[in-house]
Amino acid sequence: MSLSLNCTFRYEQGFSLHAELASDAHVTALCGASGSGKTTILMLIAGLLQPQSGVIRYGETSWVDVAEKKFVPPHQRRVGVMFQEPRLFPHFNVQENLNYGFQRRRGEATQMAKAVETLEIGDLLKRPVGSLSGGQKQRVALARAIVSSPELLLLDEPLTSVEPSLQERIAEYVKRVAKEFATPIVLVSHSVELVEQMAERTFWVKDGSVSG
Ligand SMILES: Nc1ncnc2c1ncn2[C@@H]1O[C@H](COP(=O)(O)OP(=O)(O)OP(=O)(O)O)[C@@H](O)[C@H]1O
Repeated sequence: MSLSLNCTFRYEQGFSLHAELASDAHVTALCGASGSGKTTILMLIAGLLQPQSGVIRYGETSWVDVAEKKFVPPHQRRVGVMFQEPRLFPHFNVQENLNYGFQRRRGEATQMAKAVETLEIGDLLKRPVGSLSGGQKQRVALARAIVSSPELLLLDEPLTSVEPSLQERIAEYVKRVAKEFATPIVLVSHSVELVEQMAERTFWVKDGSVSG
C-alpha cells in the first residue's frame, strides 16, 4: 500500500512544514533532529492535524485534498497510532484498554488474540494499567495500536519513554509486530539501530522539510 504526502502545514505559533514523500515500503522511517517536524508529519497522516494546502493519499484513497475541500476524519482512516508516551486509560485494566481500540474500530477477533500473543501480555490482561512497569505499558500500547486491524500503523519513538536498559527488549517487540502483521508501519525513531534493522525506506526531516 502506498502512502504519499505533498502538503504544507503551519502551527499558529510559527513552525512550518513542507512534507513531500511517497513510500510503498512495509516499514518507512522518519529520522531527524528533535523539533524537525517528525511528529507533526505523523499527526497529519493520522488526521489529527489538517494541512493548509496539498494532498495526502493512502493507496487509492485521498485522505486530504485541500483544493477539493476533502478531509477524511481520523476514525475513518483506520490508522493505529502509538504515541511517544503510552496514552493508556489509567483507571482501566489492560484488557479494557485493548477493548477500547478494538470495539471502536471493529477489529477482527483473531487480531486481538494475535496481538496479545505477539506482545506477550496474556498474563497482564487483568492488571490495572497503573501497576505496570514502563516496558509493560509500552507493550500494551503497541498491542492497542494493532488490535483494531489498522491499515497503517504509526509508531512515534516507541523506545524513548522506557529506560535505556529496556530499550533493546522493546525494540525486539516492535520488530516482532512488523514481522507478524502485514500492516505497513511509519516509524519515527532516534535509534539508528532500530531504523537500520527495520526500515526499507528512510526519509530525513530537517527544519520542516523532507528528503529521501
Ligand atoms: N501544538 C504546537 N503548537 C505550536 N508549535 C508546535 C506544536 N507542536 C509542535 N510544535 C513545534 O513544531 C516543531 C516540530 O515539532 P515536532 O514535534 O513535529 O518535532 P519532532 O521532530 O517530532 O521532535 P521530537 O524528536 O523532539 O519529538 C517544533 O519546533 C515544535 O516546537
